[in-house]
Amino acid sequence: MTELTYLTGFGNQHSSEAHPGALPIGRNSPQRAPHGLYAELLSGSAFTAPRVDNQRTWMYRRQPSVVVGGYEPLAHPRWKSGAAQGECASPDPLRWGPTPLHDDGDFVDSLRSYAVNGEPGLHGMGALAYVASHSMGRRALVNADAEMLIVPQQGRLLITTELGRLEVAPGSIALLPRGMAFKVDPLDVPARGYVCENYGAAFRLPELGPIGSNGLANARDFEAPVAWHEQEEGDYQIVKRYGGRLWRATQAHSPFNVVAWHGNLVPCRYDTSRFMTINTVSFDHTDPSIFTVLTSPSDTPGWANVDFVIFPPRWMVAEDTFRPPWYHRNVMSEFMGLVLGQYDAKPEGFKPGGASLHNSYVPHGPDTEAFDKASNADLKPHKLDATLAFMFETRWPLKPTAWALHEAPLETTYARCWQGLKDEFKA
Ligand SMILES: O=C(O)Cc1cc(O)ccc1O
Ligand SMILES: [Fe+2]
Repeated sequence: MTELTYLTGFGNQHSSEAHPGALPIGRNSPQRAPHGLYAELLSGSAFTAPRVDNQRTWMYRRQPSVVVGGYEPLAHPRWKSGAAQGECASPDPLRWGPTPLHDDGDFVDSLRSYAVNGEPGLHGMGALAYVASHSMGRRALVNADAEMLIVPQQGRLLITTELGRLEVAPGSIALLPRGMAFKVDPLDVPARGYVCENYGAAFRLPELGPIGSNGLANARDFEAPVAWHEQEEGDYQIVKRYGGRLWRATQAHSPFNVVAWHGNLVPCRYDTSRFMTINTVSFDHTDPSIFTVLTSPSDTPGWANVDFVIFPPRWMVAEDTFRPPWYHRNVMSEFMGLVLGQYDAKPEGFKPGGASLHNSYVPHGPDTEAFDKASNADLKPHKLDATLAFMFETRWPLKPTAWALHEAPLETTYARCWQGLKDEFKA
């Protein structure tokens, strides 16, 4: 495959054409679009949303998306959406070992939900895993319920979207707008990773407040694709997530038939090694919100529908400080995954490809071994290297799914990792 090219900047008004002159200039909907193309608008926000939140893209395509057959239900045993499809959550902390690398089909077939809240299309999120062993071939996914954030853990992905193609390797993430067709093909087999389905407001960069005008994830490091259209003819299966269920229809052409486009509703990728990590240079441990890459706000200021937070390689320099996370109980719910290496609160127990769920008000923190080590460590500057953990943090409790509780590699003895913490009080 030839090297792909990208357009840079988060939220920019981009434009791209795969064929010279395919993009109308000076108007969006000329009487006849250039080269016999059809103009089609995809809006990600209400027309009247404030400018800062307004997202839409104009596509100039060989056939519009209305040319599709009727939809029929498609069964999917393990992809769940919204609180109604979750199970009763016990107040125990939960942790899963790495998702087994069995052949579970292509990206869509292999999706399995760990935990869900809210309601698809309205608010809330789902945390999922995939193990993609096959390409999707002539099959595309349209998630009308959610924006999808893909976090590869092993294996590079080629993501084909209506606006073009993205190559995404572990350490990078991809963001796919709600309602836009795409397919995810493994470039290394099997490819494993995590997905956040965001049913709420689209992910955006967090405000920087006193940090100033630079830092954390910088807008210029987000990369959008350039226009690309599939040349081969023939049927395509469109798989649609709609109303918390899957549907399937066949059409006689590829949905990846957009020859030119312009707009700010775009898929993108981001390399987390570009994240400018901030933390203390004196003492104590900043709240993990300092590691927020992207946030989906809810209607209550500061209470995220979902935050995407990373724990990347960084220097630990705090003086007279217990450096790993403190023990805590939060109203917010924390779903975590590990892409690479070790996580400082659970250096041995939390494995790459595994996951944990510390739900609303569920106490957690460093395991006994991490506590003992950090309490006695020589506090010289220390680099946490070759590591990447992440968190999907959401304001509503998450409900684990039947798969997560009964089929997935759920650890039955997770809570024992804290049992060695003895009462050391000396009067
Ligand atoms: O629980 C976790 O491991 C994530 C986390 C990290 C941290 O440094 C502070 C709070 C928090 O929830
Ligand atoms: Fe936590």
